Amino acid sequence: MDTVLKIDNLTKQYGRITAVKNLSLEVKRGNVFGILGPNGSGKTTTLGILLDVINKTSGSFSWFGQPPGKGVRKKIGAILETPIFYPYLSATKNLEIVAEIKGAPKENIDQVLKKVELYERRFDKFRTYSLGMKQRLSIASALLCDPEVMILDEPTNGLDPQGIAEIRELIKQIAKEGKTIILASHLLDEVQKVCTHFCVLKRGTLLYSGSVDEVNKGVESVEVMSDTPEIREVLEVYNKATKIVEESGKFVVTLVEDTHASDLNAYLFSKGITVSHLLTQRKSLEKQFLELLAESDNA
Ligand SMILES: Nc1ncnc2c1ncn2[C@@H]1O[C@H](COP(=O)(O)OP(=O)(O)OP(=O)(O)O)[C@@H](O)[C@H]1O
Repeated sequence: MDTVLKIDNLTKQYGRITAVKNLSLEVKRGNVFGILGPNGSGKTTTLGILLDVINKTSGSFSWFGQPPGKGVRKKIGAILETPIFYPYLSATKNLEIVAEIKGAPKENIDQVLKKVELYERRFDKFRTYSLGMKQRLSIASALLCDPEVMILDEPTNGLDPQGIAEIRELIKQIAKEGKTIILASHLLDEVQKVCTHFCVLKRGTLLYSGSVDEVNKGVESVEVMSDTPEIREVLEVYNKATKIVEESGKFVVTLVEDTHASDLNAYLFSKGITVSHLLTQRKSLEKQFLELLAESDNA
């Protein structure tokens, strides 16, 4: 798979504040890559550096295997902040102005408006749009040059649930068409629902980078109960269990990867133990994220 973005040891210092610290990452073509982190973790700073609007202190990055520069920038559509559209002009008129500034073909306007589902409202004034529609128009404007990569900073901030769902659907749709998407978010749920890959930043430091599927798969913990007292000894010798914790009569058994509650049940049954309670507790991305953040506090 092609590498679209490679970041090596990127650091940004604002006086005594280190906003980004020795960050190294790789984004492959077709990824929907989430940069996840709490407020102030360095997401916007990182995106700003990648877009050449913020100067790095040290380190390097390359787009499409090339050092940053004008030729590369054309392949990237970005929304770091809501672009300023003229409130008294229509979507079409606003995009005509954007196309003029960016040197994008005006023929693309109808097509991008259809993509973001604003075509029907294209002649209405921008000021009559809902927040979600305004955000969709921003995405349309970033799509005008038909970029290979889209960069979105907190794309659903401030939107209502319907607006959020629409933007997420749109992002997935754009990704399906083969574009690489890099988005910053402080919302786990967003990353889980939209991204294929993600990294976790905290105070500018990379805590994790990997695929969402891998994490979603995760390891399973199973809650198990039985009236047979021997269950404890039988569990202790189960070679697929990595951890056993007893909690008020229940055993919480953490299993090795690719082992499931059904395997545990079959094992116990083969040892003559019938269970009265069996519940899978998959470790959610949220739990893992919170653990990661907590671990880094203790480090
Ligand atoms: N221009 C600046 N001058 C000084 N410090 C800055 C500047 N911009 C950002 N910072 C600091 O750098 C750190 C990272 O900020 P950044 O905005 O990149 O984080 P973020 O993860 O995008 O957070 P948020 O989600 O709140 O925007 C913070 O401590 C912030 O206060």
